[in-house]
Amino acid sequence: MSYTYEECKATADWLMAQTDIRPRIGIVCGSGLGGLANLLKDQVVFNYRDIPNFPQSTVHGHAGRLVFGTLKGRPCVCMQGRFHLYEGYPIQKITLPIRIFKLLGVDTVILTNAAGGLNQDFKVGDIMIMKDHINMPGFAGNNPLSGPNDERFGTRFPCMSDAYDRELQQLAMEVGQELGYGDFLREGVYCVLSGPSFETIAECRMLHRLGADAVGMSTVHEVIVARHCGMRVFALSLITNQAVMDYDSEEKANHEEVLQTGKQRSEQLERLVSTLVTRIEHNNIYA
Ligand SMILES: O=P(O)(O)O[C@@H]1C[C@H](O)[C@@H](CO)O1
Ligand code: HPA
Repeated sequence: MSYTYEECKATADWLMAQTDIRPRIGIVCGSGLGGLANLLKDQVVFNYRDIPNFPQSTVHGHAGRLVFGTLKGRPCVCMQGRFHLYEGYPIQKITLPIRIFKLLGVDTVILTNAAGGLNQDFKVGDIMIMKDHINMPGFAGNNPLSGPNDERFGTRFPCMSDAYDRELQQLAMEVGQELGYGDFLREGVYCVLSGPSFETIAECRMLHRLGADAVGMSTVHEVIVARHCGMRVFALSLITNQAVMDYDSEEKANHEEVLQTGKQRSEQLERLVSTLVTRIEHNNIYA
């Protein structure tokens, strides 16, 4: 089921009628990383269940609140909880909030996620700046832009070779170094799978050989829709667990470890994002 421009606009208009905050930056929080929303000042909060057309969060670690506010003086909107394919939603419903961001006036989207590390140099707790992605569900025909294209959002065939804004990646790297995060700040390629089962050993080995540094179950669909409608994108993966690549390993991926690592690194991740937001303003990067 796809959502029309008019349906997205009705939701955006409904939100704008309830708050005077006009966000330029939209933030999507990954599993266990919703604390970012608590940094916003002068909050106006909506439970997803109260927003017309909005899906509901069903996953532990995704609170289900849309938070408007200011981050270091910049008007922002933050999804404290995102939607995933494995929750059973059509892919267009998962990405609906991104189009609502656009209609609210957002021009830069910052996304975070929890991911398993495939790159053998990565450690649990590393923060990876996403420089590219591999869209596995897309290979099988599950792309959020499938179906009729509405030119009011964007072109039928959007380019994805520049999906992740290079200036913002560079800026985040500089900010991370200044904050003393150099030891755990990385960059790499994120591969999305549909989940909810974690990967087998053979799958992890294959993904690594294909060029993925981290594997997860989100973000890419949102990035595609954000780029389609012309917003700048910056994304971070927190490496919450090492993907199991070895048949002798006793390790087993599990959601509790994912949330636990999120808690341990949340402070640094939040500081990195909030400082980046300030620098976006200082560098006047907006188009
Ligand atoms: O929303 P994200 O991508 O951070 O969530 C990841 C993927 C699964 O939803 C969950 C697995 O623990 O965390
Ligand atoms: O190992 C993982 N695989 C897929 N998704 C994930 N999200 C957190 N960790 C993982």
